[in-house]
Amino acid sequence: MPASLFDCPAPAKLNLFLHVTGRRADGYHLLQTVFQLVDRSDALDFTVRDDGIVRRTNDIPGVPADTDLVVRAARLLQAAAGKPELGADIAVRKQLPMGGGLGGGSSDAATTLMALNHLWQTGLTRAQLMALGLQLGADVPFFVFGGNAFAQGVGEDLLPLKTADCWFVVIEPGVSVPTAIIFSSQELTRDTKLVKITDFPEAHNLLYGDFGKNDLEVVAAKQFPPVAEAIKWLKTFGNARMTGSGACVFCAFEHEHQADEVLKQMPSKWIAWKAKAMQEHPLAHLTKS
Ligand SMILES: C[C@](O)(CO)[C@H](O)COP(=O)(O)OP(=O)(O)OC[C@H]1O[C@@H](n2ccc(N)nc2=O)[C@H](O)[C@@H]1O
Ligand SMILES: Nc1ncnc2c1ncn2[C@@H]1O[C@H](COP(=O)(O)OP(=O)(O)OP(=O)(O)O)[C@@H](O)[C@H]1O
Repeated sequence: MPASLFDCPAPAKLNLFLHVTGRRADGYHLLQTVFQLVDRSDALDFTVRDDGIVRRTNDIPGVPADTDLVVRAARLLQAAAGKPELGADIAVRKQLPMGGGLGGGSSDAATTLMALNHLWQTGLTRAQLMALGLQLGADVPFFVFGGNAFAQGVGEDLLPLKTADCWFVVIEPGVSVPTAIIFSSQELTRDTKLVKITDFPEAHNLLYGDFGKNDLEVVAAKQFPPVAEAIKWLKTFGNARMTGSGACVFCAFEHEHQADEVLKQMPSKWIAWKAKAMQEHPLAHLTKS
């Protein structure tokens, strides 16, 4: 059995649009969204143990190890495989902000499921890992899915989608937005008209045209003024939007030099960076379909 995997990426996602189309009896919201992978990531190291202990080896301020989605993902896989003797030491190097709408915690969990399924040789299929992931969060199945997607349901019903190659500028407005607060807002509209995947055949239009919107944006922008300010600033350069439930906002550009130009003008109060669109999750090859 291979003993370790180092520097496993857990990439960020952007929601190119995000429509809230209804609400389930359990309070979860029905969505339609396009998930786009980008090449900015957390990084995780895994070393197998044979004593059943799952341990996070580093401190993450604000996230106790036992509640970390990474540790919970490993324990879920251990139980699903019926192999209590399998364990792991896991190091998590965060680069993605928490409560940023970039899916950082969800991506860490998905990377853990894929890496440990490989290292432990537990042999779960992609569909089985996605089902486990859904127990951890609505965004986890997408990261296990392995490529860009049109998502429906609460985000678990996924269709592959080829998106356009481009560069994104992403602004971190400096606030952490709790997803549950945005979804529970009285001001959230929950009746956006359903779209079909054939309504946006030109991936290009999703980036530079005016197709779709993020229904969570007005709510987050109102409750978190720095989000509104970042959107307003970035809109002067193109079709800027918020991702997920915020706080991060992004804008797409065809060429890297355009992204560099925007970053040069960025007010110093914000952390901002560029990232390239990716078509495939870098660990997709670890899992059998
Ligand atoms: C906003 C998105 O990031 C879009 O990709 C996701 O829908 C959120 O996914 P996530 O962060 O994995 O969220 P979860 O940890 O599953 O849910 C956090 C909380 O958000 C609310 N929630 C989340 C997803 C959803 N479809 N409807 C909801 O109402 C629920 O109150 C839930 O308790
Ligand atoms: N490994 C982890 N990394 C980050 N956050 C984690 C992790 N494990 C648990 N969490 C918890 O999850 C919360 C949300 O973090 P995350 O980075 O996933 O937010 P997000 O980018 O807004 O997610 P989404 O786009 O899915 O709404 C954090 O505030 C933290 O309490």
